[in-house]
Amino acid sequence: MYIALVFAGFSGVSIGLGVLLVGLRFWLYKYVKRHRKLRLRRQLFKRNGGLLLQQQLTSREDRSVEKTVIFTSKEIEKATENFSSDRILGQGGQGTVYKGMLPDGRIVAVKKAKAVDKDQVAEFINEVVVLTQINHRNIVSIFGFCLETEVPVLVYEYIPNGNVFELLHGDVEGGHTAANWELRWDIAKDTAHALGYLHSSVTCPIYHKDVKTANIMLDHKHRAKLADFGTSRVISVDDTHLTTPVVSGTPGYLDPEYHQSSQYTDRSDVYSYGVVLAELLTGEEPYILQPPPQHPKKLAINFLRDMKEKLLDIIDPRIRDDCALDQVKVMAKIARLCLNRKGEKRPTMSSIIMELERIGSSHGDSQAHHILETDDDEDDDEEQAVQVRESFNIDVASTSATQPVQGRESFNIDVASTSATQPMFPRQTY
Ligand SMILES: Nc1ncnc2c1ncn2[C@@H]1O[C@H](COP(=O)(O)OP(=O)(O)OP(=O)(O)O)[C@@H](O)[C@H]1O
Repeated sequence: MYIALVFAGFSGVSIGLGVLLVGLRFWLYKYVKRHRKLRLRRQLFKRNGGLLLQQQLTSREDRSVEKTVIFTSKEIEKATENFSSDRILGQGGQGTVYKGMLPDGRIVAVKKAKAVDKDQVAEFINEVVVLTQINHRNIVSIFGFCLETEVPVLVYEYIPNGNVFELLHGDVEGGHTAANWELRWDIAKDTAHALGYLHSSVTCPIYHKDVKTANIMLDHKHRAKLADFGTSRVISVDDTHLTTPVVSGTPGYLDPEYHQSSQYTDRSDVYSYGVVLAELLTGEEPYILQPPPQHPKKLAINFLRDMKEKLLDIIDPRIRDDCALDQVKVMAKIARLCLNRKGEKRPTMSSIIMELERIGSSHGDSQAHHILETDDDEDDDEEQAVQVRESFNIDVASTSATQPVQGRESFNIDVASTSATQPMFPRQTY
């Protein structure tokens, strides 16, 4: 009896110990697994530039930063159903954009980088830093980001009506009727407001550096919102330009003066804006490659050549019979001024806004500074003729390099060797 009791006690203790050991092992396994996961997430966060980004954001005093959410990978996966292919909105140079839904019901656009490439990470981080400083109705908002995933992920407000490039040149359902004159005029005004704000209303001016219709999105009310700030730059107030040894931008929209001097100014954005206006007026694509030996077709050049003599002929046939001619003329003239060969002769965004607003309202402000009245036609005619000739030369130079100028490619060099301003993220920091 005594022996049986001792044996039972002994086995009870052994079982208890066994259970304890199994429990301990299970707990240890869970602990190590969680620890490894955490370490991996921390490594990814670091590799994706998270520490730098945190440093940049916390050093800023403005309260907008507080609204920027750092999402966990779980939240992002849930929002996009594990980056389901059904949710793809589109693909760009930087990565794939998915439609997602946050736990609070907000619909978002989730941009996932293509690969873990230092330059792309730099572009992503740059976009976060720039966009968190901005709050404007005509600029796409950023809600947050996630850097603990394999590749960096950015979360933006969802813009439901596509971009202006698709509207003008794509096979959009009802695109012909949707792209009416009123909408084009509003797009021109909204984009001007966005650029005017970037150039002069924020603490330090920001040059967008990739103004094009593909980067102008349309919200639920068809109001335009400027997007894609991967290559944009914050300029210190005392600087007038940004020197980039390698020219970056999109063919057809690229300022020829910047192409030659490598100095990017606010007027380089103005030039690209001029191309957008020409595109809105003519419905033509800004840059079309032709079979050799022909030069690529550049809208800016053709527009400058034709707008004075035969404006009505070059207007997009889809709007020709249904547009406000006074507005068309104003837009065409502004476009022409923006496309001036010399940056210093191009108008500022604020003067363009004034002009567009003046024409847009029924009671024009007679005191406003009218850029159109100061337009010296004769001087310009000669200049534009030179511009057309020279642009062809530039064309040859840029296309002989076989590839049109690639913004993304040159980004790293751009960042590393920007001399006029401190780069936001010097390359060696990655
Ligand atoms: N906030 C958004 N809401 C809805 N759709 C979006 C949003 N941002 C981007 N998209 C869509 O996702 C697609 C890819 O956009 P993205 O900005 O990555 O590339 P892109 O501007 O077309 O090209 P690139 O970055 O090379 O200039 C585009 O078709 C765009 O219309």
